[in-house]
Amino acid sequence: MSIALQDIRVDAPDDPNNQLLKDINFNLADGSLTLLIGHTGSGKSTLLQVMAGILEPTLGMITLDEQPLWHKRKVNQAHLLRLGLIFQFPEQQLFARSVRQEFAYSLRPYRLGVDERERRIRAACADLDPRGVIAMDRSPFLLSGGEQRRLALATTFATAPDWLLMDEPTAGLEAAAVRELLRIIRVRERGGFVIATHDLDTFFPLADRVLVLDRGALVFDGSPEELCRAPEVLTRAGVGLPSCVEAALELARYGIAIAPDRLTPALAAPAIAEALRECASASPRPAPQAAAPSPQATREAGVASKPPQAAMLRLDPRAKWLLYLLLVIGTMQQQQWSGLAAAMLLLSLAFLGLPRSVLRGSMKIALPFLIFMFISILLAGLDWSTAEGQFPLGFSAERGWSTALTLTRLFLVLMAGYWLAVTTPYGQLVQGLNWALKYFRKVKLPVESFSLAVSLIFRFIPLILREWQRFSAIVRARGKASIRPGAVRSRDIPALVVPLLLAMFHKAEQMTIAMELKKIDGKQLLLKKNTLQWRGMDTILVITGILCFSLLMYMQS
Ligand SMILES: Nc1ncnc2c1ncn2[C@@H]1O[C@H](COP(=O)(O)OP(=O)(O)OP(=O)(O)O)[C@@H](O)[C@H]1O
Repeated sequence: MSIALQDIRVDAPDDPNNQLLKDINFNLADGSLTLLIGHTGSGKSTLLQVMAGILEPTLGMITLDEQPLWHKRKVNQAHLLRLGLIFQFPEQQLFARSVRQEFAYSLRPYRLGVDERERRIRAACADLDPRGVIAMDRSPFLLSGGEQRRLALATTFATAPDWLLMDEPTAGLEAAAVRELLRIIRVRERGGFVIATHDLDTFFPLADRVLVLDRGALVFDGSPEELCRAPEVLTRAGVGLPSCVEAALELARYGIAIAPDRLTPALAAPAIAEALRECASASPRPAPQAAAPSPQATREAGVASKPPQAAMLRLDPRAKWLLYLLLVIGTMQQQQWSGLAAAMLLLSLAFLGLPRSVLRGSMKIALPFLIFMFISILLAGLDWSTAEGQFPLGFSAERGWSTALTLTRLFLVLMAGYWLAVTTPYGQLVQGLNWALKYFRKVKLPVESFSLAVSLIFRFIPLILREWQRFSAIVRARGKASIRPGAVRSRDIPALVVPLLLAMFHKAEQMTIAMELKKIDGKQLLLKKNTLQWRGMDTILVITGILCFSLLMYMQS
């Protein structure tokens, strides 16, 4: 099955002026192995997700065997079943109680008969677990890290995709495991590979073709040998040189000329021996010459300019903390719907102009809370009448309204907290908090522990949203659902929530260890250095906040 990308463009969800991929065009022939290389953040993972049907391109078309992958904002499911995407650290996607259930989840969309399913599982295990240590009824969480990665790879291999798209498959692997992975790739009889990697030495000898990305644009498309003969492409794109090119450059400084496209030691050794023989019969060895420019230096010179930030992000966090506190206190004072409506209006104004992704994120928090509110109001208002001759079930509007009023207040406070967290980078949030609490410390209140707890909570909110996006992309790739981008089916929830919780526990553990190492225990502030800058806009924001607060206080009196 051939795959073709025509004029693909992908814009960042929160900023149409930030193009993550621009004008990408290429065709991949059936059964080929293509490498995707580029500096960190050049768009390799984004391109893989576009090819896998996880991310819809803003412009352009992807076709598989000349049939479009997307149709009316949904992916063609028949195509989806023929694509397999393996994310970085695939072992993090495991969620089921047994190895068999992991296979069952990955194979479910294929609706295979029992025999065919068993045959595929056996074939994948024979490739990835030749010594048979991964028993079907074992918990995936009791396997070692290496075994977990093999299992995760095996669950995708079992789906027998025509195209296997792999994101950094050697990341975090020891040398023996890398050799094992190469063996597995070599023995795979059918289907093509697209591998995003920084590990040029490992994959160059295997690759038919290399695509180089630089800040979202395709800057090279050719064979590994051609790329080694044009190393300036790699240097310009901020990619490290493969060892064969570095060795050729170093040898050239000593007057020993070998072609830079000898991709393996077995190819390089005879070329070096031949060059040495030629040198021996020629003039004395010249002094080493100046080294080629460092790829790192070139890369630093070419760093992309930062995308413009929303105005809200540039405001001083002290002003935002003050606005937040005024809005929360004002909201909590409201006893009437009119006051709450005014608070809601003011809060909505604060959300104006924020990126669409932030607004979508707020819906993810707001919707479950609104459902919780609805159920709570229903339960609070339920009236069990025991009077004879009357229908026994009624609804007390008074109790329902009173609960609705209390919960609406809480809802507004929650959304105000979300607004503060998404408009303020973590470091600034802590600095702003430290500044606010400085005055309370003078009256000997235990403010440090409070500062630590609040700043950690705010640190976790964006982290949870980011991890949610990552794991929802993984379940979309495994679940093969033809649904609109961003949606998750209820049947995929366990496959999303279990790895998400594990990842969050892991992050919390890492954070605790880091804090212990830095001896942060609530007795000292998280950030001592103050880099805050108060501007005219911040004064205007605070004055606006005081006016809004006065309005809210006036309405509740
Ligand atoms: N949802 C998003 N919203 C905004 N920017 C994004 C989003 N996803 C990715 N990006 C940005 O797009 C760019 C490309 O990211 P991508 O993960 O594709 O890079 P990469 O080449 O795979 O990097 P690495 O080698 O570090 O894995 C990065 O600058 C990243 O910050």
